[in-house]
Amino acid sequence: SNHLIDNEYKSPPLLNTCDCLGIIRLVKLIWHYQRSNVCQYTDHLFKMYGHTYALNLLGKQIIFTHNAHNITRVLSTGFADYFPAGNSGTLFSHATPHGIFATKNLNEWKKKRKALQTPLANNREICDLNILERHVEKFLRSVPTDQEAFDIQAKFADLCTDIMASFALGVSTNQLGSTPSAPNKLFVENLNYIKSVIARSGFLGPLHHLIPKRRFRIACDDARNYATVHVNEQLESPGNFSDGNGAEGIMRPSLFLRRFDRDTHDANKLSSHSLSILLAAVDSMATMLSATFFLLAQDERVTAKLRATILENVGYGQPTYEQLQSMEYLRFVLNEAMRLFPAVPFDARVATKDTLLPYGGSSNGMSNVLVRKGTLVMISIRASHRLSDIFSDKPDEFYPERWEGLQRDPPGYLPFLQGPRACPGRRYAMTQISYIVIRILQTVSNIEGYNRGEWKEKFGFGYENANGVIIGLHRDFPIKG
Ligand code: HEM
Repeated sequence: SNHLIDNEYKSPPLLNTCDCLGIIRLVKLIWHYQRSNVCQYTDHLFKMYGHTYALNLLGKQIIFTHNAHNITRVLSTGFADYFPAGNSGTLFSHATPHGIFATKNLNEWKKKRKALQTPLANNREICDLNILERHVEKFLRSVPTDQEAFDIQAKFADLCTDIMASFALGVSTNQLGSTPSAPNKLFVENLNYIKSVIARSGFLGPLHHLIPKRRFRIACDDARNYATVHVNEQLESPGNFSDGNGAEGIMRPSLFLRRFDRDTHDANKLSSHSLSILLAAVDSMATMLSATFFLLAQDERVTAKLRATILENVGYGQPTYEQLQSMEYLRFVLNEAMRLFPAVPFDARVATKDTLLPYGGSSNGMSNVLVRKGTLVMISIRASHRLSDIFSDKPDEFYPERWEGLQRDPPGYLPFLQGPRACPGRRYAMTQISYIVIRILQTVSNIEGYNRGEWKEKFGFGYENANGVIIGLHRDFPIKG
């Protein structure tokens, strides 16, 4: 903050002085987007122009930054000066009218965030490992384990959908079962369609109005109806649930819904909250798992070491909650996967008033930057995760041991974001994912990687590999059950 007060402000390098409308820059960005090359392109611009630069696009100024002080300013210390960018709030209001993503201002967001506090607060209680075990067993039975190549990314999407629907609605969508019912199948198709439209619209900005939204609205209505039916079941029959042996699998009290106060027992509101959790969690968890196995498949040493620590500390049985919190090397591996492939590679905020960023102005990047009201600030989380001054001289390498010398959340490391709007599901996600990785590695002695080449970026609600994550597993220990 001293730096902010002491310094006069200067402009950051403006990339397109001769192309003031930014048409050429926009065409370039679209070109790179279509080639799955946006991250490489924006990283290249950082290398050329420094940690903070500006662009004019269609008359609007956009500031790109990966400077840790600027990021902290936008997300934490200057939080009240910014609001999430774009049209997504409006689109979310069709899918989840009462949910946390359908907010137009800070006060509305604060109320919704508060409503989520209690249901997500007690991590030990909301992580029911016996329910999780049943999903993982289904997963292990549904994938080949004789080295045959398959796309584990698609399977993780199914697994995470089932887990999160159980958590948020009390019913498994049964994507990993042999025949999901027609309503479950339709619900998941609708969710995927809703996510694809919202993600695409985020990139199109104001041009998203050109996309017809009829099918989107129908998908939102259907998804909400499905969620409301299950919320009502939960409200009407507390404690009276089948034990999960029916054709559709698990039907239990939703660990999420049963923690809401009685006076918020309004099925419309609750179904919005449940759907918001499904939208927030499924793709980010699937990205994190996929990135982990993509990297393990290329690194026999890390896989063997991780498996050895798991067998030494947990053996072949179900890990306990305490064990999940204390597996240090596993945490290093997961940190490293999220560092290289964060589920949210960019985050966009709009300045709601004239404000300042501490660094990026003048040619050496050391002066304050004036951020006019309406300016879009794009934080590149992916670029910030690959800075050599924090992550050593080989930041593009997968090397979990680097975390031995790093603090838990080093500056600029923000896979779950930071500040008041950071992910409230972080501990839940880490616990679930740790459990899943342990259970897989207990049964599997070798992971063969069949992907050729790099991770090909595909932006959606997560950060997928457009080529899938093609691996072969070699099982050497039987699955329970
Ligand atoms: C590996 C898994 C996950 C990652 C990497 C992740 C990451 C993130 C990030 C980066 C954000 C901020 C997005 C933004 O504001 O632009 C976010 C928000 C959010 N996440 Fe997660 N998340 C994960 C799992 C979960 C889970 C399991 C839940 C729920 C149980 C959850 C619930 C939420 C909610 C409700 C928000 C919105 C918070 C707000 O706007 O105040 N997330 N997450």
